[in-house]
Amino acid sequence: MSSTTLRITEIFYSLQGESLTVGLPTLFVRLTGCPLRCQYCDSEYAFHGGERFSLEELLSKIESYKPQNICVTGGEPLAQVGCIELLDCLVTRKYSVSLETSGAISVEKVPTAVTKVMDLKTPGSGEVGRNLWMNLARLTRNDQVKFVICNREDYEWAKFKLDELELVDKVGAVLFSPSFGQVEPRDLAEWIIQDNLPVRFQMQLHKYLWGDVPGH
Ligand SMILES: C[S@@+](CC[C@H](N)C(=O)[O-])C[C@H]1O[C@@H](n2cnc3c(N)ncnc32)[C@H](O)[C@@H]1O
Ligand SMILES: Nc1nc2[nH]cc(C(=O)O)c2c(=O)[nH]1
Ligand code: SF4
Ligand SMILES: [Mg+2]
Repeated sequence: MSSTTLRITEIFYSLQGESLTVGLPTLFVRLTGCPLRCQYCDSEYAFHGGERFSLEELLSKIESYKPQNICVTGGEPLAQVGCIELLDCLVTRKYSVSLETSGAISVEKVPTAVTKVMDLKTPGSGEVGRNLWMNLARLTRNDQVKFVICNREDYEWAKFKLDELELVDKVGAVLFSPSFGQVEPRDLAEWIIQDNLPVRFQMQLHKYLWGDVPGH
């Protein structure tokens, strides 16, 4: 028996709306709390509240959905120390697991079988100072880096970082995603085409299916 507990905002089954596994039925486990305040955050409802689960309770709740794919997100999931134990247990149980993280907290203890989707915070997010650059050394081709682009300046910054950090050689995919409602998706698509950037343009699929609402 573990004494670990986790504060959870929501558990829901949906289609993966982001990352390389977009479109796959996925169980989302949203951990409560985040030390960042990105100006565009679509999950502010996860900053506070939530329900406390023991690790055992949480695992049995997860199991009841019989998922193949699990996405651990938040809030900032790594802000809760119990997140690592949860990830270890999910990997042991042979689920296909991804972790959405801001990259502001060390990913050192995240099991390598977990696909880390690390969002490098752009200047437009308001949280660029929180990027923990040493985290990049922990990423492999099983992981992905995302830039949420708020404006043309963010695009130029992301393009510079792509080259400076040699991201294309280091991770399985580099995603450029428009900040929802802040940059015209078509503009971002055309900038990428004009520059022939080796990145994957990505829109948040779930928002086109269901709108910007919790639980999807
Ligand atoms: C809600 S965050 C939770 C995980 C972690 N805190 C993070 O920021 O990566 C999950 C993903 O949604 C993205 N996101 C949040 N609000 C967004 C928005 N308005 N438009 C596009 N992506 C957004 C984040 O940038 C992040 O990549
Ligand atoms: N459908 C759906 N896909 C997602 N992929 C990452 C999400 C997140 O909030 O981290 C998310 C989400 O909130 N909904
Ligand atoms: S790090 Fe993630 S959860 Fe936290 S404010 Fe930024 S987008 Fe929202
Ligand atoms: Mg979301």
